[in-house]
Amino acid sequence: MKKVSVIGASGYTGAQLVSLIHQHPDMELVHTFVSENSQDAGKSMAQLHGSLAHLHQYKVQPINELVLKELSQTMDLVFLATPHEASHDWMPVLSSGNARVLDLSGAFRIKERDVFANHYGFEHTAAACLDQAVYGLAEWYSEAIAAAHIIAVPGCYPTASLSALKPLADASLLDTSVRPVINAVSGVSGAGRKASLTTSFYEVSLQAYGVLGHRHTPEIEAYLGTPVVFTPHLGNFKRGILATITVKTAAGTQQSDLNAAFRQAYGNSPIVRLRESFPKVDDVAHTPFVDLFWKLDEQSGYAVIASAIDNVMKGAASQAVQCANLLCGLPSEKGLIL
Ligand SMILES: NC(=O)C1=CN([C@@H]2O[C@H](COP(=O)(O)OP(=O)(O)OC[C@H]3O[C@@H](n4cnc5c(N)ncnc54)[C@H](OP(=O)(O)O)[C@@H]3O)[C@@H](O)[C@H]2O)C=CC1
Ligand SMILES: CC(=O)N[C@@H](CCC(=O)OP(=O)(O)O)C(=O)O
Repeated sequence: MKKVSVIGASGYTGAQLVSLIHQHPDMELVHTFVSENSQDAGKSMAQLHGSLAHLHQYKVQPINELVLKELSQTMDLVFLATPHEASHDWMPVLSSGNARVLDLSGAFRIKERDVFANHYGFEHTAAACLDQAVYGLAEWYSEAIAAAHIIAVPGCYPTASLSALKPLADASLLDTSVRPVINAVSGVSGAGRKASLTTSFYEVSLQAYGVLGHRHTPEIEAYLGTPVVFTPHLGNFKRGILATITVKTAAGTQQSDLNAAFRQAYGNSPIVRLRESFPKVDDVAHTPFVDLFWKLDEQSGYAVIASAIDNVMKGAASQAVQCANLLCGLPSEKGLIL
């Protein structure tokens, strides 16, 4: 049994991790943490989340540098489900021992440090950890993930977008002179558990945000290798992301080429479901799956691809567990699909 701790366990992705690790056959959840001065310190997961009302045994404890050091030496795996800056600050100590660290924040996803000043609002000073970190897009970097000490689990929109676009880029089916256009709608859980006016029930209504400046644009571009136009939207539902992506395909591309590219990329990936019609958000809500469907207009060369995920699962927690499985030499879907 691998010994596991979750930091940031009271949040949406942290609670999802607790639930997944609790039911994982090869993992034992030893500790759960919140911040040092958290109002929730001492509460059980059962008290914090109604859906975990059966999990009285896990009590969230306050984290500090001494505890982090101890975790780095005593745990096999530590998940950081914390804000970007907290992950950034904790990583050097946490990754200094044998424990392998899986960070769900954006703090270690991109190698260029100026992206953090421009898009995240802080200076990145943990250069050695950034160099070491491996991007945890499980279907695409499984070998590097298996050998890594630090995993930067991808963002939710990048997971939906890259899962749809990488098979075409890999097969050289994109006309890269025309930027892929990604329009994606997320449920409100994407914004985290803290109360805010923009995510309150009365205020939320389908709306674009972060237009031409969202921090996921450089993340998508870094791992696709080509620029994109990305527009996120907040939707009035709880869980899930639907990304509808328009691309110009390389001259002469046929529908059968697209079909072959997706089959080639995901033929052996149980987490990715190649659909026969356009997926709905509810098809994937609360599941670890990525659902994909696509259609090409052979006359114009434009194709539309739809990618649906649950933002808290494949967009964060279940993808982190996929990476943890790979680190442990297990099939990436272990404990996630019945
Ligand atoms: N929600 C989503 O769909 C996705 C989120 N992510 C990323 O995952 C991370 C967690 O997101 P999410 O679960 O939504 O966030 P939440 O706001 O729901 O939860 C954040 C958690 O971190 C704790 N926390 C806050 N500050 C610190 C600190 N300094 N040290 C330790 N713990 C701290 C909070 O508890 P307390 O404040 O009480 O200490 C809480 O447990 C973020 O980086 C987010 O960007 C990534 C992909 C998708
Ligand atoms: C609806 C909503 O607000 N979504 C979040 C994305 C959450 C996520 O995946 O991302 P990070 O780990 O990169 O923060 C946002 O747009 O900031």
